[in-house]
Amino acid sequence: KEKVEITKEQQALMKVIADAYNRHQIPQDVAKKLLQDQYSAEENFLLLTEMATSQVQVLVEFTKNIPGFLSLNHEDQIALLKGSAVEAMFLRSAQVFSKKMPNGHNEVLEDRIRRSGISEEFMTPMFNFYKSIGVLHMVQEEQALLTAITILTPDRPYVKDQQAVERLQEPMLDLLRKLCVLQHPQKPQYFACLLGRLTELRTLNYYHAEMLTSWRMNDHKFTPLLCEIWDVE
Ligand SMILES: O=C(NC1CCCCC1)[C@H]([C@@H]1CCCCO1)n1c(-c2ccc(Cl)cc2)nc2cc(F)c(Cl)cc21
Repeated sequence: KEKVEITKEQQALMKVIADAYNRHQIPQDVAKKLLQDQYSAEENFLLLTEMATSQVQVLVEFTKNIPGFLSLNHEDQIALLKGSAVEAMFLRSAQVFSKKMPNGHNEVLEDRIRRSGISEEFMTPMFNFYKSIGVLHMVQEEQALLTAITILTPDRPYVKDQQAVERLQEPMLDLLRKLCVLQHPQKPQYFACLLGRLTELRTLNYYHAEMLTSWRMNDHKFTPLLCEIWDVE
């Protein structure tokens, strides 16, 4: 039985990533707001665009704390952020969705989201992903590392120096693998399962622009930042 242990520098890396991730806690109040009131499709869309805009901003702050990120080629930094922002947003939404709430609240939240204005055809892939994240019961450190690994995906469009990105992603993958073995000793496939979720996340990438433009309302307005990050308008 291989003895897995976290090295000193891996402990330091974990602390940096976990602290940065905790600082980047997106306002949990999106769930609270949705539980408080039923909103119109227009109000829900506005809530989404506001939340997503602020999430991009905090994601940039989180990314700047990833060791080595700021030493990457500047165009590649932008390409990585642009390439991962939507996935990070769905990953964050899944984590918020999976939070255990007082009984009945999770069902109400799901119902509010189902009736928020999203077209029917996107419900299944989106909620399948949310539920597949939920059943993993990820700890904060795993969520933080998975977000960093998503950002440091070498084969994003327009990334020039892919090797440099791989060199940053590898230590994160190695650390996550060890963490999974230590946190979930009874689930040897847990690490592979986590990485499988990243593949599922990419499929949501393809849907997201249409999810937004098909929101049940007229005249979809986006913030300039979202126009940059999402393939809309
Ligand atoms: O605001 C959202 N997510 C933010 C984004 C930044 C990070 C924090 C969470 C949206 C909501 C959906 C209802 C209408 C208002 O927007 N949302 C989405 C979602 C995101 C993209 C698309 Cl295109 C469709 C739905 N899934 C969610 C799951 C959840 F549990 C909760 Cl609380 C909200 C969620």
